[in-house]
Amino acid sequence: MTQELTIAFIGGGNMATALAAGLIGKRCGAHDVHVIDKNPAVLDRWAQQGVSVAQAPDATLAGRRVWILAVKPQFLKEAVESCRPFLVPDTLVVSVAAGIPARAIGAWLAGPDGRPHTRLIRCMPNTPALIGSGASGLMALDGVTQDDRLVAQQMLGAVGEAVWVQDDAQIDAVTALSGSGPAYVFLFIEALIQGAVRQGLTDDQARTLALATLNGATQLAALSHESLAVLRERVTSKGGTTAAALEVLDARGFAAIVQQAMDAARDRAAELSREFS
Ligand SMILES: NC(=O)C1=CN([C@@H]2O[C@H](COP(=O)(O)OP(=O)(O)OC[C@H]3O[C@@H](n4cnc5c(N)ncnc54)[C@H](O)[C@@H]3O)[C@@H](O)[C@H]2O)C=CC1
Ligand SMILES: O=C(O)[C@@H]1CCC=N1
Repeated sequence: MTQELTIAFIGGGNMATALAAGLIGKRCGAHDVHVIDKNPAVLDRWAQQGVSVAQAPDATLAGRRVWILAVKPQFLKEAVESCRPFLVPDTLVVSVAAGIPARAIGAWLAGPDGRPHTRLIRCMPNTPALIGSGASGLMALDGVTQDDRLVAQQMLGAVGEAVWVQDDAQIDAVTALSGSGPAYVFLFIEALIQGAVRQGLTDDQARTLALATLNGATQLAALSHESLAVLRERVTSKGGTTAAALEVLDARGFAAIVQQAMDAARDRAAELSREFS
């Protein structure tokens, strides 16, 4: 465990909960975590885990090595400005907010001399971090040190895969892929279960088989040296059942629909940036 990793979450909702579940006990103790949230009910849940909590920023923030900004994009500016008085030059700020560019956040954290805070990483994690199976994209502003990168890599690596990218546009692409992606997958599983129930399986049977299929196919893809196309072809007998199913998906433009959905997510990230930064 990294002794010196002390963290403050600004916003203690779904994403902070998912990240903390993977971090506490692995990269830090509960006593190393401080959570600021406006909602007392949210704070009660955190306090039960032994972390320190507060409804507003205070001097505790100044002693935290890493701040994780985890409020909704529309509240980010207000939250960041309320924390700014407690920023010290060594603070590594990590934002997980969708859409809001790293430089905008750095500018909101500017000191009295007007210089932006550039020890800042923009990160796009996802909720499977809750069980250590997350996927995160990360990008760094130019003030981020090698040690900061290591700290971020260790934190996000503790909750799943962490991939460094170059710029905000790529973080928006990560948002459309893995940030929002779990929802696409859950929808797909829901559709599989509904389809199986329509054909006569019970809900329990369908759920067990659908989840095992997603899990098995994912594991096979991860462990196999074959391409996804080859693995798909191995399932698809000529003139068989899979070919019949894939013809329908193809005719309805399945791949194009998925890509249009991802474009909508990416475009919404750009809109969030225009609206809230
Ligand atoms: N939920 C997800 O799957 C993912 C979310 N994100 C990003 O994470 C951020 C948080 O999202 P969620 O955790 O889903 O939202 P959430 O609504 O569950 O949590 C946000 C928390 O922030 C608190 N809050 C609002 N204003 C505040 C302020 N000024 N100071 C302190 N706390 C304040 C709210 O009371 C709430 O508990 C968003 O920016 C989102 O784009 C990123 C990746 C995935
Ligand atoms: O839906 C959202 O805006 C957030 C960002 C990625 C996942 N949830």
